[in-house]
Amino acid sequence: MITGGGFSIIVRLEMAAGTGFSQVAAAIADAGGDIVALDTVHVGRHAVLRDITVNLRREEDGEQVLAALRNHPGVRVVHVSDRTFLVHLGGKIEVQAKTPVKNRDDLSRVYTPGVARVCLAIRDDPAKAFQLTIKRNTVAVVTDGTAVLGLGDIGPEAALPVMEGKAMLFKQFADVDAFPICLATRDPDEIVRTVKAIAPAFGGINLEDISAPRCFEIETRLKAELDIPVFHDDQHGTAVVMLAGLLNAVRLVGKRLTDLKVVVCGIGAAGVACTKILLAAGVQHITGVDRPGILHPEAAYDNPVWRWYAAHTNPERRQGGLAEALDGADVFIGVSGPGVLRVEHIQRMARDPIVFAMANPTPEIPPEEAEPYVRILATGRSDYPNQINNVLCFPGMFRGALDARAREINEEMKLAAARAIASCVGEDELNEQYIVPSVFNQRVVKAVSRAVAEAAYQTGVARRDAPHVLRD
Ligand SMILES: NC(=O)C1=CN([C@@H]2O[C@H](COP(=O)(O)OP(=O)(O)OC[C@H]3O[C@@H](n4cnc5c(N)ncnc54)[C@H](O)[C@@H]3O)[C@@H](O)[C@H]2O)C=CC1
Ligand SMILES: CC(=O)C(=O)O
Ligand SMILES: [Mg+2]
Repeated sequence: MITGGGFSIIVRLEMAAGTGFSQVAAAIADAGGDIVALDTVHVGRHAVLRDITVNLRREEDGEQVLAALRNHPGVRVVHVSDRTFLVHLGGKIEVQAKTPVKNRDDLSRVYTPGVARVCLAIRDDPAKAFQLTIKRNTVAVVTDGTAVLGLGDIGPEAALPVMEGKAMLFKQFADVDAFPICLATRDPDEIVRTVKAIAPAFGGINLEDISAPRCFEIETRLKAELDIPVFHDDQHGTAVVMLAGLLNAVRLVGKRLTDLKVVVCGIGAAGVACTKILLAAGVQHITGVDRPGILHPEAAYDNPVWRWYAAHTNPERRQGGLAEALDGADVFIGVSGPGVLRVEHIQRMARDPIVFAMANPTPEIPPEEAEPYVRILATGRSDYPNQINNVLCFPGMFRGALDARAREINEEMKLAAARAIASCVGEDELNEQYIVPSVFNQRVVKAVSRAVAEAAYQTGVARRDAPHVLRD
């Protein structure tokens, strides 16, 4: 069951003359609906046609509301639409021209014959593609549909709404033109070959929702073979935002990163990257848990990344499951799936538990259940406080990398982004319900892109001469 996420329906009702609206509204409220808008579509002598927009907490409340309306005397349900599906009709993005083509003169400039001179200029100096084409501001959002949110392997077509959503966010928050690419292959060789083949049109590659461990190999190979940034968002975007949240959370609870005991649950794309950035930030005590239990150096894993993981974590050589891992832990980082964490687990943690239950769309524990037992709670969702979601990172990360024309996104750029996100929460604003800035905080993209570009210049991966992006 997926709860929240803006369940909202528009119900078209035909109400016989004399049917009281307040009784209808009461029936909707009793069934769990919340009326947020009302339109009168047509008034006739015998009936009134109305569109009623109803917000719902859970998907199944919709059925209750409709049943109540269908049983209501004098009411006929004419039509029902789901607002979330309505917003997806025909897709969520489109391509727009920057200049209109109004006459033959325009035509001969934007297209043949004028365009040919531009083509030849790029042939003579391929770097000109950054000046004369969409390349400098365009990112490919590439998936194979194998690890879509926490929904798993749902295939490339089903992944497209998420990729379109990422493209919308790139544009709205950072004015980056992103294009969704859903590949009908899960073979790492073929994915690498395909992404390399389409790379000329793009200034960066954002890999998305590709399952572990293939995602590690695919990203490593593409980074080595392409001269534009390749960034697996589920790994590094998530890790950057998680670290930003943790930097602020430890300020609140008065603990130091170096003393923390952290448990990471779900050692896939996000879990491995969260662990690596925590190690880079100075956290020394990390224990990883996946389906087989605590990852342990003496166990034999087929997954090479788990072998690496077990060798570099679990300093106390703990064995067992999540409960044993969480004994005395300060922090739980969940990037696994729904329902993995229970209250009894949290009760085993040290004082002031910090719980980041980041699985989407359903977190590792329902926030209402966890809240009484934790000091700080964060989820990946938009409908609870403390949204630790990679959307706080990827727009600004690519804005900064594209502005600096960085050839890659390196560790320094990621750490700089995490610190920049954390810094958007002021000392006077910081509290248990506000450890990361809102996605809509306009300072975030600016702070992140600037920090990322600065780090790109400092580490020598920027290719643009004038560091004008660093000036306000
Ligand atoms: N809030 C955010 O910004 C982000 C959240 N996520 C969420 O994190 C989760 C994992 O995403 P990825 O790392 O991309 O997927 P992935 O498929 O690479 O890794 C998931 C890992 O979790 C493990 N796992 C699943 N159920 C488990 C259970 N019951 N107990 C222990 N381990 C379990 C799997 O075995 C796998 O190793 C998803 O729910 C995703 O939506 C991922 C990226 C960003
Ligand atoms: C947020 C995101 O990228 C995910 O859940 O996969
Ligand atoms: Mg993702």
